[in-house]
Amino acid sequence: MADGSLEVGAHLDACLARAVSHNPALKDTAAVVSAIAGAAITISEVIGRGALGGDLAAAGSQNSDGDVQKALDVIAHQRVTEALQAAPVAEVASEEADEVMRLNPGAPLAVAIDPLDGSSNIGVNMAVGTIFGIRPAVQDEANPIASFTTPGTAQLAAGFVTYGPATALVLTLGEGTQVYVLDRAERAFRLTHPGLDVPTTAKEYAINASNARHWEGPIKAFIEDCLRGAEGPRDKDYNMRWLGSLVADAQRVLMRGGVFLYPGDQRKGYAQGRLRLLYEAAPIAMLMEQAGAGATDGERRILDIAATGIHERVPLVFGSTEEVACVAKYFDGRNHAAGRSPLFGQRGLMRS
Ligand SMILES: O=P(O)(O)OC[C@H]1O[C@](O)(COP(=O)(O)O)[C@@H](O)[C@@H]1O
Ligand SMILES: [Mg+2]
Ligand SMILES: [Mg+2]
Repeated sequence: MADGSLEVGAHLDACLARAVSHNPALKDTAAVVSAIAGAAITISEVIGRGALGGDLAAAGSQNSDGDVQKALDVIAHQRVTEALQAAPVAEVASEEADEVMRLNPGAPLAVAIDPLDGSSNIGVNMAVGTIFGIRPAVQDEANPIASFTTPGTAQLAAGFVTYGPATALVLTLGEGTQVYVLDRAERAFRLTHPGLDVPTTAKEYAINASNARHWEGPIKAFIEDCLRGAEGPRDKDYNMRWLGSLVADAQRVLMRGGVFLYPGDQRKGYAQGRLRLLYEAAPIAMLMEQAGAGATDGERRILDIAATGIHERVPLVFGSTEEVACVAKYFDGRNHAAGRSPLFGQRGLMRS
């Protein structure tokens, strides 16, 4: 995929075939990507009809994380699991299923998937998405989640689809990050960006600022210093963007840099933030790293973290490497000065 010979406009299936011809070990992975892309096209068509197709935001039952499932969450879960059933996939960990789903016993791959990301945007015509990470299946009779307890570095491929003004597939097979856009006339994804290269620094951050009073010191101090702009220690004026849809925020960061944060905070149940390690943070971390960006939980590299449960949450910071490294310095300041670092002094907008 990163051999430089891929042409803008090439079809996803041709690009996958090329990747497999260079590395035959990718054959099954490519088949799974193709299956997810097929499901995404049908999900895109459902979303594209909006309210003409019924109330996609209609509330149903609760998922394993306590979130109320909306009609589109359920439709997307059904479409992706049907597609994965016909692919070389042994097991699926879906946000919308309590337990690991067993599909094709003995098949080589396992998929962690968020069928519909950005659920609060359903019904208001804003971008939502599908996020996935593909790993080798691990057979272990004694441990039903064994395939999903390896660290994120075990992922063979990762991607997400944004159902936005255009439907786009952002994909890595471990050699760079590419973007494909859905050609609706052809019902096929076509390559638009053969190799993303995220700027190392930027002037944009994304965080749900309504939680500011619940944040811990390092995050408060980092955002406070961004807000101080050119008069503060960051020495530049920042802009803020928050779409409330991880895929859309991640795509913006991949295309033009910046930093996204969903930290842990002091609300009940939010010590590890909101986002899930297996089917949100780990795939996005792989896409970021393959595009020259970074992803941490504030301190640790996301891809080094192994899950202990399939719906486990993790604080997530990703984007331009200098910005992600800067966040880590604020955590480091807390660790070394127990909160008495100059970084935590009585200054800044939030503390005045
Ligand atoms: O409502 P909050 O706390 O700002 O959370 C927003 C985040 O929640 C999510 O919607 C979580 O994903 P789901 O919609 O798949 O549950 C992210 O897309 C988004 O970044
Ligand atoms: Mg999600
Ligand atoms: Mg979801």
